[in-house]
Amino acid sequence: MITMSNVYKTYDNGVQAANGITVKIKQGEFVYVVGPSGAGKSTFIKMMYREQKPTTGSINVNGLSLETLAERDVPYFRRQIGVIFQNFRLLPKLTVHENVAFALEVIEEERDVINQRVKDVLKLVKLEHKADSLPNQLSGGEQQRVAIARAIVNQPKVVIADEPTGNLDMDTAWEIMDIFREINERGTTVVMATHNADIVNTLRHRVIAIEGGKIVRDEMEGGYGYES
Ligand SMILES: Nc1ncnc2c1ncn2[C@@H]1O[C@H](COP(=O)(O)OP(=O)(O)OP(=O)(O)O)[C@@H](O)[C@H]1O
Repeated sequence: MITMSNVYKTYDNGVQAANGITVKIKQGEFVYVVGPSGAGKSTFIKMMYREQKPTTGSINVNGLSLETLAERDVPYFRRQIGVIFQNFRLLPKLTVHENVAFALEVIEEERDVINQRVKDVLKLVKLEHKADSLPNQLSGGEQQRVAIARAIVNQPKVVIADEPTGNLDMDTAWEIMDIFREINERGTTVVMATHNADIVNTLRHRVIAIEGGKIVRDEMEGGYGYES
């Protein structure tokens, strides 16, 4: 469960990127975050995984209050959330297997457990055969599948994705959406910022529209609602 209550965010340069946001996202929901460029979608999402802190207001994720969360507990909190970006952000010198295993090595899981979990998750994203490849030997869609595998290998309750199909062609974007659908069907909450009208209009889920740092629309099975 994610709740935001009266959240405001003013960046150091004076830009007000969140302007009184109150919202509740239940465990297991799939939520698209839409809105024009600069509307505050990334800021909204970044505050959920504590990449940005609100100026005022409170945020609670998985029962943890982010206001009172000590800096030393941030890494522990982050491990409960899978984050996926538009530009994949894989470690270029590590293989696919190593990129995914890395998330488990930092929590000092046993080697056998790590190997099994990495294998399982690479199977889910249909990349078992590329386990020994380096990121630059993969297509964009494959790289994003590795990034998703890395994000979910810790079995987080929440997956947050900022424009995950932004660098991909439509066919590849749909393959990626298929994986998100599967993750969500397993009970994981998915929060996804996107400009992709086709996806939002076809694979219907809750839509939260943000403009000027405010939620201007929040509809179950809503559409994209912007020209694209
Ligand atoms: N670190 C930052 N410092 C200062 N201003 C910022 C910062 N990050 C974002 N902003 C500003 O906050 C506003 C909201 O930005 P945000 O990235 O949240 O929008 P967005 O809806 O995700 O946009 P896009 O669709 O283009 O990614 C914009 O005016 C942006 O310039």
